[in-house]
Amino acid sequence: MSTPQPVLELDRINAFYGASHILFDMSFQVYKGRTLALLGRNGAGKSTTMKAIMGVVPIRSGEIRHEGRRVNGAAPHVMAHRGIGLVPEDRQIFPRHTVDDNLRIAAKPGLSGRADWTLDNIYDAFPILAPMRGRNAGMMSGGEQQLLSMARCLMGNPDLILLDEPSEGLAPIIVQEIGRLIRKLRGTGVTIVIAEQNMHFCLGISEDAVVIDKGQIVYRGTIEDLRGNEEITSRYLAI
Ligand SMILES: Nc1ncnc2c1ncn2[C@@H]1O[C@H](COP(=O)(O)OP(=O)(O)OP(=O)(O)O)[C@@H](O)[C@H]1O
Repeated sequence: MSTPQPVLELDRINAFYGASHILFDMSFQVYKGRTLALLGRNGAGKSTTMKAIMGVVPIRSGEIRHEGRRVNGAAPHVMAHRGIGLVPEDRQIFPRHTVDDNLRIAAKPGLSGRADWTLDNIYDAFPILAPMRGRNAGMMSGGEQQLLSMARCLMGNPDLILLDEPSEGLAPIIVQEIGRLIRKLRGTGVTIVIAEQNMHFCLGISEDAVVIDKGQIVYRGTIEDLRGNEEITSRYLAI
């Protein structure tokens, strides 16, 4: 078997909000075509890690490499042009624009000119959104907005997708739908990082797992091994 290629490497990164030290020497790798679950309780530093990767939060030391190139300090739009798509925790849809417009605004070919995602196949993949095309996004439920935020990310044809707490606070039926979509995406060969508090949501949709606590890594390995590691799950994941 060939050695998997790291698409993304975090190498001893440290990040701060003002004087508050939030991420401590964090290192992990994300491999091409695989899905990694970034797990941890409320406030553990998951969103900060996602924002650091995307260039929204600066890192003070350490290195982030994408496809082998150092990308420290690259602005979010540069990271987007490198084929990375973030679905932020707060979704950031445009509430006064229609679903259609929210999607059209985000349309761009991927890195290699790949344009697999179009409005038509987005609506095929997201059947819940299809009847809402003309609706203002601000008039949708939280779950529908989460789906729209994921769909909008895909319109940029990313190769690496960062999903920040996609299941948080949503009805079970939408959580199931999001799980189904992630499984479908995995089949297309994209690389995915999912920040989640809920390990159970990530079982069956990710291979790799990193657990963080107070901005430090406390576990790195497969999610199956994590599942059987009661010490880590009970101590850091409230399971
Ligand atoms: N803008 C900010 N300014 C100062 N501190 C912040 C800011 N955003 C987050 N923090 C702090 O950084 C730490 C990590 O927060 P982060 O949002 O990354 O955690 P998380 O694991 O994503 O948790 P959650 O599930 O609550 O989003 C927390 O202690 C939080 O209070």
